[in-house]
Amino acid sequence: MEEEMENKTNSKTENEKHLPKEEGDVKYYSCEEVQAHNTSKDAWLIIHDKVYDITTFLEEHPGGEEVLLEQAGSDATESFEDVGHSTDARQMLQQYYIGELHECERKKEAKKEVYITTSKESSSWSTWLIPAIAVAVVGFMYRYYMLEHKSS
Ligand code: HEM
Repeated sequence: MEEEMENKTNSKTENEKHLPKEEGDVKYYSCEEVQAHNTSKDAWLIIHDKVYDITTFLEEHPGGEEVLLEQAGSDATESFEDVGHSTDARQMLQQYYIGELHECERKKEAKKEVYITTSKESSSWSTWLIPAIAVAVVGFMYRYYMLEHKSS
């Protein structure tokens, strides 16, 4: 009995290591925190910026345990939507809900996309703009030289 109590206390301490930051009633997790839960004994998923602990659901999943384990610890939104899950499946999600993906993590993703687009655009501009300016400058210098040469 005493040992059992001790085990419970230990497991509580173990859980406390991963205690989320709380804001009101909602718990927020970072991508790193979610990534740590990627095994068959401890599996979390992100779907539409919400975090789910699906450990107890793995064996029950009608689509099989494997597909869920492949996504464990990561954002499974795309695969979840690709399958075209039923309304029942979407309602089932609620049972496994444990919190939200931290606000700053969502912005980080959005910013990354914008940055990639802009940097691609700017690099394509510089590939033709700089040589064009160089050609124009050389052209002007040549004409100036020729005019000077003629008049003398
Ligand atoms: C916690 C999240 C999930 C829940 C609650 C869930 C639930 C379900 C349910 C209830 C079904 C039966 C069909 C239906 O009602 O739509 C199903 C089927 C299926 N699920 Fe999920 N699912 C989840 C996540 C995923 C993910 C992330 C994937 C893909 C990586 C996936 C792949 C599949 C596949 C392949 C089937 C079989 C579809 C078929 O046989 O037509 N599921 N799921």
